[in-house]
Amino acid sequence: MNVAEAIRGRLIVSCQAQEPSPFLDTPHMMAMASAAVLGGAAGLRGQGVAHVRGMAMLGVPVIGLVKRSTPGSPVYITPTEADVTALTEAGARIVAADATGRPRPGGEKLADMIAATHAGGALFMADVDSLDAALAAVDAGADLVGTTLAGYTTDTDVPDDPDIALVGTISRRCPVPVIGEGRYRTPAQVAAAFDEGAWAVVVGTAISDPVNTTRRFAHACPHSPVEP
Ligand SMILES: CC(=O)N[C@H](C=O)[C@@H](O)[C@H](O)[C@H](O)COP(=O)(O)O
Repeated sequence: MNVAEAIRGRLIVSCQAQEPSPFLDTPHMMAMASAAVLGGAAGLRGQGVAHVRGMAMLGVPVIGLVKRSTPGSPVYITPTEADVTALTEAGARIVAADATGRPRPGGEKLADMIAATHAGGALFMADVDSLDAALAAVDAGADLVGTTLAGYTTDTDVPDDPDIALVGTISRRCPVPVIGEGRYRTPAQVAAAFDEGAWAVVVGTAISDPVNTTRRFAHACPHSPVEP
């Protein structure tokens, strides 16, 4: 079965951690990813070459990315072709990268990122914020489009809810699988994305970030301290 078919109609769990999470190291993140697979995830999304290499041993396709800030560019999800190559060498079956149309570091072109992904034997997932970005990414050769960056590229506050309407808009206009991603917190939201035409849905924080999950419950308690 090809990799896109393997995730069709299924859940993908993004397993990422930020400081000060105790899950930052690869063994802990692999344990988190193993739990996701046991729970029914058909794919994983992992950040960083070491985590991707570990997750690639868990028997389901891994969407790999590298998060890195780069001088002079707002792009931080897999900014360069060198990142792409490192991810495919680590076993990523799909490489995810910013495809919002914002300037990439060193003026690298999206089409070259996609070519490097294909040269490494992987599919390219365009992380977009809009229909226009999705259409441009498909023109450039993207194999899948994700709504990953919707709500994160303007000066306005990040919304609470996922952009399920954008999944529908892109699905109706783009001939490639559309992945719902970003701020999915409930099974009902996941089901709604499939109703809008999603090929698969990625859930991260709500499943794989116990610090955030604990914080949500703690905030419901009357004596919780205010966040610093
Ligand atoms: C915007 C951005 O940098 N998104 C990143 C992309 O890999 C991750 O930080 C998210 O956790 C991931 O997209 C899953 O989304 P959520 O954790 O909301 O389910």
